[in-house]
Parts: sequence; structure tokens; C-alpha cells
Amino acid sequence: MAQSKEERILNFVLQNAVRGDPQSVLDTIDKYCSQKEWAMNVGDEKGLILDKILEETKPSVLLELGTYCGYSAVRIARLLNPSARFLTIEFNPAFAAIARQMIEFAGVQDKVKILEGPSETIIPQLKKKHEVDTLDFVFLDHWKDRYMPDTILLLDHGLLRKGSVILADNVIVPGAPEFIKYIRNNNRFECTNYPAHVEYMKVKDAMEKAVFVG
Ligand SMILES: C[C@H](C[C@H]1O[C@@H](n2cnc3c(N)ncnc32)[C@H](O)[C@@H]1O)NC(=O)c1cc(-c2ccc(F)cc2)cc(O)c1O
Ligand SMILES: [Mg+2]
Repeated sequence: MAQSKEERILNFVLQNAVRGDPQSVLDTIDKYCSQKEWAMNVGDEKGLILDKILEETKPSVLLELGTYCGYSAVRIARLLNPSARFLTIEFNPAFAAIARQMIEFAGVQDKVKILEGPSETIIPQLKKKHEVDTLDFVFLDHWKDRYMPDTILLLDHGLLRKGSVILADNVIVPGAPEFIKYIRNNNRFECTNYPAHVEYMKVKDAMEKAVFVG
């Protein structure tokens, strides 16, 4: 069976990165995806914005929507303290399998738990089935038209507390106009925009940070 692009990315990491070294995994994925095959990882430019916001927030309980190959899961997990709990949701089983291997190779598997399935199904289960009280940090990087409904789902299920940080990728390309309109007009969130570019491209993109004020 022909290899998928995601399998080629994983194999390039297994052959070229250093096992147990998350930064070498990130650098190797960025090298492959900027030189050989583009892929929808958050990448290094937006990754540095993600790093900075994580270091400011110092979250203990985190959720990511849209794991893909696990690039941002490795990026986030490498900055967390050992007691932190980080859940990432991916509904494509093939991508989840790649991400699991990527996370294990990077050596951060003790900090990340991949939940397979659609976010709209799993978010309502977080409190009872996954023993989450409230989330300190949420990274939105899944289908862009799910950013708004899933933010409302998080609110409806009491998963946000005063100071919870939501960070959304791709608010320009592919774009999340409904989410931006909703979050910027909702006085329960304080929003900040971070201009950047689409991963591995010169095309303008941005990330949006929304802090829940309770
Ligand atoms: C949506 C994808 C990311 C992943 O999200 C999973 N997913 C989906 N919906 C759900 C759910 N409801 N629950 C759980 N997982 C879920 C999926 O299977 C993908 O693995 N991301 C993108 O499409 C994406 C696209 C671009 C992009 C930019 C310029 C172009 F010309 C073309 C594409 C850039 C980016 O930075 C992205 O992030
Ligand atoms: Mg993205």
C-alpha cells in the first residue's frame, strides 16, 4: 500500500531525529515540511508564539483539538511540568496512530493522552470520563468551523474558569470568521491577535488568544 504523506513525515523523524529529544523531532518535521512536502503543522514561527503564551500561562490542565501528526502535542508537552495533564483530540484514526508514534519517539508520552474521536463527542465526556475539572489552556487547531461551537460546548460544560486561555491557530488562513466574530464580541473573553504566516509559507496568517474573564 502506498505510504501516506503523514507516514513519510513520521519515517523521516524516526530516521533523522534523536529519540527522546522533543526539540529534534520538531526541527526534523519543520525541515521535512519546508523542504520536501508541506503539511498542516503549526510550524516554527507560530510555534514560538505558542511557546511564549504557554510560558506566560504555566498551565497544569490542557486540551488540544486537532492532533494531526502530533507536532504541536510534542511542542506543548516539552514545556509542561511532569504533573501537568494534557489531552489532545483527533478524529482521524490514521493521523492519531501517527501522532501516537511521534509522541512516543519524542519521549513525551507520559504527559500527553490522545483521545480518538470527534471533539463534539469527547468534550461533553471530559469531566466524568476523563476526570477534568476545568481547563487552564485550550489550543484550537481542528476544523475551523468547529472553533465557535466547541468553545460554546466548553462553556456549557463548565470546563473554563476565570483566566482560562484559549489559543486558536489559522484565524486568517484557512480562517475562522464565525469564531473571531463570536469571541471578539463576547465580553466574557479578552482577545489578542498575533499576526504570523501560514506554516512554511509567506502567506499571512494569525493566531488569536482569548482569556476567559469568568
Ligand atoms: C483540521 C486540521 C487539523 C486536524 O484536525 C482534525 N480534526 C478536524 N475536525 C476534528 C474534530 N471535530 N475533532 C477532532 N479532530 C478534528 C483533522 O483530522 C486534522 O488532523 N487542520 C487544518 O485543516 C489546517 C489547514 C491549514 C491549511 C492552510 C492553507 C491551505 F492552503 C490549506 C490548509 C493550515 C492549518 O494550520 C491547519 O490546522
Ligand atoms: Mg493549524
